Amino acid sequence: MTLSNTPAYMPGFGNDFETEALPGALPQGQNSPQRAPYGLYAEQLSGSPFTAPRGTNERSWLYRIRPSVKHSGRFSPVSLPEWKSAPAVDDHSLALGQLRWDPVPIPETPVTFLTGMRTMTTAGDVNGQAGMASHVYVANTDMVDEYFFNADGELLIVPQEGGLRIATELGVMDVVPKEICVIPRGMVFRVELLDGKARGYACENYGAKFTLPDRGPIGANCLANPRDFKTPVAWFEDKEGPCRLVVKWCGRFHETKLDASPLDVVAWHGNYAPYKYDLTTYSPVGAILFDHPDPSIFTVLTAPSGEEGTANIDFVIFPERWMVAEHSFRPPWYHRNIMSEFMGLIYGRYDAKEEGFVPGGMSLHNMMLPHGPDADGFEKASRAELKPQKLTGTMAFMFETRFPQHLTRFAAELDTLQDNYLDCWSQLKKRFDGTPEGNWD
Ligand SMILES: O=C(O)Cc1cc(O)ccc1O
Ligand SMILES: [Fe+2]
Repeated sequence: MTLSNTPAYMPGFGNDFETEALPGALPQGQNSPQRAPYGLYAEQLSGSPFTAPRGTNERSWLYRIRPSVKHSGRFSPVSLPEWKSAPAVDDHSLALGQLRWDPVPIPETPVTFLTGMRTMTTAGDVNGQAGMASHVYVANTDMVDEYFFNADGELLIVPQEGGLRIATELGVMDVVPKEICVIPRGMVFRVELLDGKARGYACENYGAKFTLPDRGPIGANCLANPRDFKTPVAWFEDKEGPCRLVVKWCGRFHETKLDASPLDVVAWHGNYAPYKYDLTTYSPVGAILFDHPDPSIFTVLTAPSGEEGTANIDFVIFPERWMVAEHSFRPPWYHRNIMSEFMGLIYGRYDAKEEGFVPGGMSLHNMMLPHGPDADGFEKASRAELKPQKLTGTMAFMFETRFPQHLTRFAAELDTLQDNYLDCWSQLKKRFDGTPEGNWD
C-alpha cells in the first residue's frame, strides 16, 4: 500500500480548492510564475472549454515534478477486450427482455482494477460525448507501476465488496462499500486494494460532468449535501523507474512508457478534482402522507444532457429510510420508462425484489420495457399493515440514462444471467372480478 496513514480530505462539492504537500509549493497570487516554487512545472488541466460559463467552467492548476508531456515516444495500442465503448451494438443472440444477473465472480487469476473492468451496457456515442457505459469491475491485484487515464469520460465508482485506495494526480482517496467516488476525465490514477480483492460497479460518463441536482421546492438542504463530498489533499510520489501509462481514448486503449511516476503533483488549486461521498450521509426526502414518488427524488448526482430535465445520467440510490405512506402501495409501482435503468445492489435487499436480486447482482430494465415488484412483493405490499416501518439493511442504486443501453456480448453470455427472471412476475394474479373491491382471495 502506498500510504501508511489514512488520506486527508477537503469538504465541499465543486469548490475552488487549494492544497500543497510541501510548504510554499503552491504559487500565490498567480498561476504561472517565471519559476515555480521547488522548481516544479506548472500545468493546467481543463475539464471544460476555456470559455464555458462560470457555473460549468472547470480547471485545475497542477505544480508537478515533471510536466505530463514528458512520456517516452508515441502511444502504442493495447487491448482491454472487456472494456467496451458506445456505440457497441455487439453481436449476441440474447432476445430483448428484462434482465437480471447474479454477481460476477472475482477470478482466481490476477486481475487489476483496469484489467478487471467488464462492460455490461453502452449507451449513446463516445465520440459525440453523449451517453455512458455501465461496468462491473472485479480485482484481486494492485496496479503496480501502472497508471491510467480515461479521456472518454469521468468514472463514477460504486464499490460493492472490498475497499479501494485510489491514488490520483491530485491526492489519495480510500473508497469503501457504501461510499462512491468520481474520477474526472483525463486524470491519471492507480488503484490498490484495501482488502486484497474487490468488486463493484462503475458508470463511465461520456457527457457533461455529474453535478448536484437542483432541489427546487425542497429548498437549501437534504438529499446529498455539498459538504459531505470530500476531495483529497495534495499528495505526490517522487518515484523513478520504469512504469506504464494506459490511456483510454475514443474507445481504444493505448500505452506509453514513463521513467517516473506521473503522480508527482506537489501542489494544486482549482475546481477540477476527484471526490468521494458517503452514501449514508444522503438525507432522503419522500412521501410523508401517501403514494410513492418518482425515484428522481433519490438522485445523488445528475449529468445533464443539454435538454432540460433529460439527464444523460442520473445516479439514484435507494437508501435505508422510513416508509410511512397511508392507504398506499409502498414499493415501486409497475411502470414503463423512456429512460433506461441499470440497477445494482450494494448490500441487503431491495423492497421490490426481495429474492433474486442479490448484493453484487445487476438488473437492466431498458427503454419502455415494463417492470415492477415481483409477485411476492406485490402480494406482501398489498396486504401489509400500513404502520410506519423502517426499511433497514438496504442500499440499491440505479444508473438511469436517456439513451437505450445496449448489452455487450459479455453481459449477454455471462454465466450469472438469470434465465428465469421473467418468472418473478408470472404468479401475478388477475384480481379483477367486476366488483369494486376486486378478488383478493
Ligand atoms: O425499477 C426500479 O426498481 C427503480 C424504481 C424505483 C422506484 O421507487 C420507482 C421507479 C423506479 O424505476
Ligand atoms: Fe424502474
